[in-house]
Amino acid sequence: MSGQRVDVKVVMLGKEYVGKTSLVERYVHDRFLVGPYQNTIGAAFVAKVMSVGDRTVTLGIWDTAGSERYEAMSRIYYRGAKAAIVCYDLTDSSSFERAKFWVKELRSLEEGCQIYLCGTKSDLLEEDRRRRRVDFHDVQDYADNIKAQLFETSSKTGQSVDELFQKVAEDYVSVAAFQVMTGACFPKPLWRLPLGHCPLHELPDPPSRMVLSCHLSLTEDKGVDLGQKANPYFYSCCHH
Ligand SMILES: Nc1nc2c(ncn2[C@@H]2O[C@H](COP(=O)(O)OP(=O)(O)OP(=O)(O)O)[C@@H](O)[C@H]2O)c(=O)[nH]1
Repeated sequence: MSGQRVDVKVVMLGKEYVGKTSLVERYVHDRFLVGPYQNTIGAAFVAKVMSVGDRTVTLGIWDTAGSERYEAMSRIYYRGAKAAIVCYDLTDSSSFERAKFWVKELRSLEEGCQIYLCGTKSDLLEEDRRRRRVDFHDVQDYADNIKAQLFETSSKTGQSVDELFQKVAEDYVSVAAFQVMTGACFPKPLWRLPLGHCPLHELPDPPSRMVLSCHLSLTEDKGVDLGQKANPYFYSCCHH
């Protein structure tokens, strides 16, 4: 595998307003957008190229909409994902219940998907510890049970954001290397796409007329500008 390029499909899941888009923004563009909250519609896609040792890893990140209205759509986006970052807001206990819902789904439907639990907005706890609504040790016990990794992050300060995505990439590379060593089949990247190609058509049985808030001008090193979700433009699947 030395020097080989590796592609990993990563999906962001979690209740609305937990900070999924902000996490991706911080990781890909190293910024925190302030201003009125804009909920994600459908999903947004961004790619980021990084290194793990001598390997080049491209993370293809699907940022899904947290609103339950889009739950069925989110299922489409996690299909074939090798890693899921399941987010909850450290100051909102109901968001952790929602995270458990996604974990249950992934464990029954996407066995090959490694789960990362991510408690968001840790900066709010720095300001006032009493705002914590999800106990760290409870989540750690839960994470151990489901064999997930646990991170607490802040997109505002950047705390642990790079570490989270780096771990996703490193874990995937280790698993892939192990599979090569043992002769197991190397997972086929599901989303390796030419620029400007409709990602949904890479999936089996793509839904027709699916609205996709994906910018077709993505570049591999910069990804797309998720900040533009404030003023998104939408594409039907391959312009149907
Ligand atoms: N203080 C603080 N606020 C955050 C952080 N991350 C996100 N927020 C705020 O939380 C709100 C929701 O953030 P988003 O990133 O849009 O949440 P989302 O999970 O993508 O929401 P949906 O698109 O509806 O699923 C915004 O007002 C953000 O500014 C954080 O780390 N710290």
